Amino acid sequence: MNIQTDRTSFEARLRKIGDELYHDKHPFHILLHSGGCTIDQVRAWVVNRYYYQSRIPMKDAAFLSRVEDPNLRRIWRSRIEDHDGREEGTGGIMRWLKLAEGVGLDPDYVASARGVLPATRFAVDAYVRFVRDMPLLDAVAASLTELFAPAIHEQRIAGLLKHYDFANDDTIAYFKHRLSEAPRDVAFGLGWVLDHAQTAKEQDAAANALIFKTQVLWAQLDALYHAYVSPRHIPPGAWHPEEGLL
Ligand SMILES: O=C(O)c1cc(C(=O)O)c2c(n1)C(=O)C(=O)c1cc(C(=O)O)[nH]c1-2
Repeated sequence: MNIQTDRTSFEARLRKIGDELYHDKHPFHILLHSGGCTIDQVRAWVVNRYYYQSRIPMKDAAFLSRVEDPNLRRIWRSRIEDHDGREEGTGGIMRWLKLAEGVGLDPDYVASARGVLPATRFAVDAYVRFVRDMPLLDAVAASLTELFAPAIHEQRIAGLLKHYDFANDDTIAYFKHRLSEAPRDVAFGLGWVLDHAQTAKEQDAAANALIFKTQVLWAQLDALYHAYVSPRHIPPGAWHPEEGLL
């Protein structure tokens, strides 16, 4: 097999992982995007998903702290700026808190991360640790779930606007921004992984990292479904519908 064919088939292998395992197929997302969630279920999603958002720049900072190549650091650091903004009051985390406010949650409560489900915390923390501890190739490969994110963000924007009163330009701004941020990040990340996974062993490691990441995402939605949709077992200490409201 020549190198180009191998590169093409390796990319196809990564894309197939997304086709089969990405969380767009999770029943919670199907409920959310089709208008089937109650406002409390949307609030539970916003509270928990905030934890993921809040840890993304921390995992990118952990990644950067290990990179010796200034070019790679320069390119990667825009990810932190996307979430934290370049000045106060800007960036993805702030936009997520606008969504929180729009669904009737106190942004300070959401930002406190009190009430996050135990499984969400475990899954997200595992992602941060993975990126901190594993080889750089695995860490970059894990971010490639973003290959599949623009499609889910499109579905979400359309679904929220169609079905929920809280949805408007302000509350969905987070997802609108990701439509341009994620493709830029992932074009670089995919090229980097294709360039650096040269051996079969490295390709396996990258594919496994991507599978691990799909599991990080899936586990969060399983926990959400279990606690707030069915059988509605809210773990002790996790958010209750009357908590943290404006
Ligand atoms: O809404 C989603 O389904 C979704 C998924 C993902 C993903 O695939 O990891 C990310 C995001 N959103 C996102 O907004 C985001 O900033 C992000 C960063 C990363 C990453 O791994 O570096 N994934 C994701």
